[in-house]
Amino acid sequence: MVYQPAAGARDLLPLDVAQKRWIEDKLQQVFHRWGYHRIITSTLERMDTLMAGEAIQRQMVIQLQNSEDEELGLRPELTASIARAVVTRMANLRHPQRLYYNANVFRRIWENRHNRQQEFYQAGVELLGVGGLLANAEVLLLAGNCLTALGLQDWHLILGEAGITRSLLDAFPINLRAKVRSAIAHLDRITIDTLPLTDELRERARIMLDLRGNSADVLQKVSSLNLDAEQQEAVNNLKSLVELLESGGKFPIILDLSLIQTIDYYTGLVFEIVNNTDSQARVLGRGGRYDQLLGLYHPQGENIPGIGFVLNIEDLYQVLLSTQQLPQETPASDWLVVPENPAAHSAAFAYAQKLRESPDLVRVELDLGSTDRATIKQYARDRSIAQIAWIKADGSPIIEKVSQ
Ligand SMILES: N[C@@H](Cc1c[nH]c[nH+]1)C(=O)O
Repeated sequence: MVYQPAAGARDLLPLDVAQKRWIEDKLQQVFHRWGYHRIITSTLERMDTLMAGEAIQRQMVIQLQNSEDEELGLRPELTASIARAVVTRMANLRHPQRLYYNANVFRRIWENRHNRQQEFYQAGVELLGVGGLLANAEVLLLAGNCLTALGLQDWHLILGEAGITRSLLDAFPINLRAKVRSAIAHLDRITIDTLPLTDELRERARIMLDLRGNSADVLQKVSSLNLDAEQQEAVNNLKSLVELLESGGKFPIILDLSLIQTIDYYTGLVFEIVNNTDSQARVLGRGGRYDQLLGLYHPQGENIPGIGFVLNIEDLYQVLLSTQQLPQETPASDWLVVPENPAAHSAAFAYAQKLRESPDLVRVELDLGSTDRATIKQYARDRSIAQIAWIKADGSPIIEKVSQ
């Protein structure tokens, strides 16, 4: 019998890990530079935490049952867990809280009716306790900074506003709203043409489908929809945000007021970070503002605003593969320490340890009993190890450079 990983699960071998770490280290440096602190929440959550507010579909979650008959699930994302942790465990801390994470998530993917369980890696941030223009701008500029730090240039941001989109949908009869929402989310014009809508509503749905493009055009089109005062204010806020982002230099934005996310806790800004170098656009990350999510976990129901995003490590990896930046090999050891005979074993361990204690990272491995010098040298060449230290029983070394 050959043991395989579970369907949809994947092992990461040392080179995969080195490449993943390269991406994560770059992102972590950016998060630190913006004053964000890492939070680690549990992989396992109670289903009622994950499902609070029904923002997450139950079929997305891989569920487990524990002995107390508590329904548990593997987190499909981290924002809900962080919201829970912050209101229950960090209630006395001052706002804003700037948090980041780098973690695995599990999502049940339904493909061709087979259910494939999948594990993904995400790195993301949540900025909690402040709303408004500056907080929104910080999170978007931080996302942009992450991409620049990874050396990615060919990306853009698709920016929507869940509050406006939702209130524009309110004009549709309740029994058709979900269908209109899903048709707009999937840019499905045929459904819009065939649903039993009045001419006026059908026209409205068509305009909503077209609320995508450069910001000036979209803002102009949305004004033709007879906005109420609240919607108008949201549009004005969006306009100020776009102006602020664009005033600092190139910040590629497409406004899309038909942008609807599958996760439904968003109350304001929503966005996707899309890469355009692949033949087909690839979503590298997504996020948005969720000003009612923390209230669901708060003992007194107090609302605390929040905004954040995640970047999908696998998607970043796919895009970075073509840029030649990722490490192509696991790092070679700097030294091979070889005891010349059994009496030198202890001295060889001691010498290797001294080398390891150098203030710079020095990688040192010990030869574990090869029989002849030629094999040892060949091993060092094969592994790109630069130096061999031959250790005698009295501890004295002979250093040999290995020609590669
Ligand atoms: N947790 C969301 C992304 C997000 C982070 N913060 C806000 N939104 C996701 O996995 O899609």
